[in-house]
Order: sequence, then structure tokens, then C-alpha cells
Amino acid sequence: MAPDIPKEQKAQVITADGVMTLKTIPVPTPGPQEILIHILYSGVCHTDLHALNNDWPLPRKTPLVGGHEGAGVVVAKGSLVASGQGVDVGDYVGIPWLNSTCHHCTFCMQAQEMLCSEAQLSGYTVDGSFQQYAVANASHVAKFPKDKGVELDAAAPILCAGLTVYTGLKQSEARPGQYVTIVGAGGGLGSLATQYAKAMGLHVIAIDGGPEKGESCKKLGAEVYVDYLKSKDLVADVKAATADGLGPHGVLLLAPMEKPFQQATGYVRSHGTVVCIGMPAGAKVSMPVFDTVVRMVQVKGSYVGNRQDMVEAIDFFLRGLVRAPVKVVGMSELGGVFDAMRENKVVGRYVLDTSR
Ligand SMILES: NC(=O)c1ccc[n+]([C@@H]2O[C@H](COP(=O)([O-])OP(=O)(O)OC[C@H]3O[C@@H](n4cnc5c(N)ncnc54)[C@H](O)[C@@H]3O)[C@@H](O)[C@H]2O)c1
Ligand SMILES: [Zn+2]
Ligand SMILES: [Zn+2]
Repeated sequence: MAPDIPKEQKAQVITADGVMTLKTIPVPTPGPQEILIHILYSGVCHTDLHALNNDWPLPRKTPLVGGHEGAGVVVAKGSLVASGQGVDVGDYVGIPWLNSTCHHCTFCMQAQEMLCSEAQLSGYTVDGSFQQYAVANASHVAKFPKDKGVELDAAAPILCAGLTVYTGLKQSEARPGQYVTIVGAGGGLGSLATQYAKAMGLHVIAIDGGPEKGESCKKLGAEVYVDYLKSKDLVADVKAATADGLGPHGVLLLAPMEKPFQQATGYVRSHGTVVCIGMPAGAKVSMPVFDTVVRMVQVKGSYVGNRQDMVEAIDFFLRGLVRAPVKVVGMSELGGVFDAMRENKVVGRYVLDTSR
């Protein structure tokens, strides 16, 4: 390792008792196909809270360093990471949710690597970006151009939130000029979803709770804001927000709560698509079979995106079309960020500065 790489670093570690503590731990050494990244900023995704709560039916690593929106600079690389592979020391890169996949299963071969049964997940099955130095797989890191002076704090949320909603909007099959409803629009994924949808030429109907989220959604491009805490008939309000009253063509369900998953088939337009993205613990999607059949409604899941989706999601950011409302705080303040997230108080995305 180069001499300027320290031997120890600060990290937020979840221990076996489920408690998260800021600790001093060794700087990891990259394996042959890995790189070592000096993480400067890391976004905080609601998935990180699911990891802390351990509330998904998916086993995670313990002890765990969470985080999967890590943006930083490559400081070392393994022996098999060849020059010309697009990752060299000094490059700006990002740690996404997908840490590695097998490359040879039927899904990997079709660029559906998120479905790979051998996928390793950053900040979940392997240590992630809530640390100052993290290893990542050279084949799966996201790349930011250094020559464009990319602000890595603003770029970090694209690595999961941006990628996920960009891909989800494509999955909704909504076309320019049509309507899309973003549920959980004031949060991390929702803020970016509103902007990607607007940039794609879609009309945006935002749903979230409280006036602060409403103000943010409107600022980011939502034409109508429906406050789920106030609405007496949410289905009617969403349908009324479309010009012909028939409801939105696409729905992105981003809220980490079950109820919206029961409401969406009520207001989606006939032949429209409901895309499930938020993952409330233990929740079920339910809908009347009769309506689903005779109104020909599609319901599907969407899970992050592939590496080409990442390139495109970053390109929207580089063109200035999307930028999450970001609040930068020290990595030591992660506990407080999770408290705010539990209470639905996060507007946009918190990003951790790993130096403090
Ligand atoms: N499918 C994927 O690939 C993928 C990727 C990333 C995150 N996620 C999941 O998406 C969810 C959201 O993540 P986030 O980081 O944006 O969370 P967040 O906490 O930043 O935002 C969630 C928003 O939902 C709002 N909300 C809560 N109840 C609501 C309701 N009944 N109706 C409308 N809005 C409501 C909250 O007020 C908040 O603004 C999490 O469950 C996360 O695990 C999924
Ligand atoms: Zn995430
Ligand atoms: Zn595979």
C-alpha cells in the first residue's frame, strides 16, 4: 500500500447486539479484483435503516459497516485490476448497492445482474461506505468524470436513490406527456424521482406528508402535491390531479410504509403500471383481483438498476437535470439522521462527510 494510506480509520459499525457505534477499525486491503476507495461522502438511504433494524428477510453481515452511496477517490488497486479497465488510482468512483455479481449466470449474462443469486450487497452482505476507506469490486463501481469537477457530496445520492428511481421510471413505461405519481416524493428517492420524471417530460403528482415536504416537492417540479396526512380521499385526489380525471399512467411506490401499496391500484389509470420500490418490513401488496383484471393494471417490482442504467442516471446528474436536496453532516451524526428518518422528517437526502 502507498505510504499515505493510514492503517486505521473511523467507521460506523453495527455490532452483534444491533447497536451502531463510531469506531476505529483497520483500513481494509483490496483483493486482486478490488480497489481501495478513500470515501469522502456517503448518502444515507432508508435501506441503511432497514439494515440497522435487521427487519428484512435477507441475512446481513455482522459486524457490519453500512452505506451504499459512497463517493470518493481510488487510492489503491488489486493485482488483477488492469489499466484500461476504467478505474485507476486518482479516479472519482462510487460504491453502489451491488458490490459484485457472478458474471456467468443467466441474469448476469443479460445485464440483469441485480437478479444474480450470488450478488454481494454493499453495506449489507459486505462492508459499505460508512467508513473513510472502503474496498469495492472494480467491475461494479460507478464512475464519475474527474475533469468535470464533480461535487461528490451532491453526486453520492445518485449511486442508489438516483439509479433506483431512474430505472423505476423506465419500468413504469410512462411516456413523455403522461402522468406519474411519486409516493414518498419528499424523501431521498422521491426527490430524485420527481426531478428525473420532470426531465423525462412527465407530469408529476407527488404524495408525501406535511407542508415542508410539499414545498420541497413543488420546488423540484411536482405539479400537484397530495398530503396523505390531510387528504380525506387520496384515490379521488390523485385521479383529480390528471387532466382527464382517469389517474396517472405510472406509479412509483417509494414509501417505506404498507398503506400506499394498498391504495395505488385504486388510482392508477386503466392499463397503467404500479412499480413497487420501497420495501416496508413485512408488508404485502394487495389489490382487488376483479379491478386488476378488467382494468388491465400491471404491478411490478423494480430493484436498483444495472451498470448501464447507472451510466445513464449519472449522465442526467452531469447534465444538471437532477440534484438531490442534500444536507451534509459529519459521519459521527449518523445516529441522529436515522432518528429523523424513523420519524419521516428527512426532506431530500442526508450525506455524511466522512472526515468529521
Ligand atoms: N427497490 C430498490 O432497489 C430500492 C433502492 C433504494 C431504496 N429502497 C427502499 O425505498 C424506501 C425509501 O427509501 P428512501 O431512502 O427514499 O427513504 P426516505 O425515508 O428518505 O423517504 C421515504 C418518504 O416516504 C414518506 N412516506 C411515509 N409514509 C408515506 C405514505 N403513507 N404516503 C406517502 N409518503 C409516505 C416519508 O415521509 C418520506 O418522505 C425504503 O424502504 C428503501 O429501503 C428500495
Ligand atoms: Zn439505497
Ligand atoms: Zn450472476
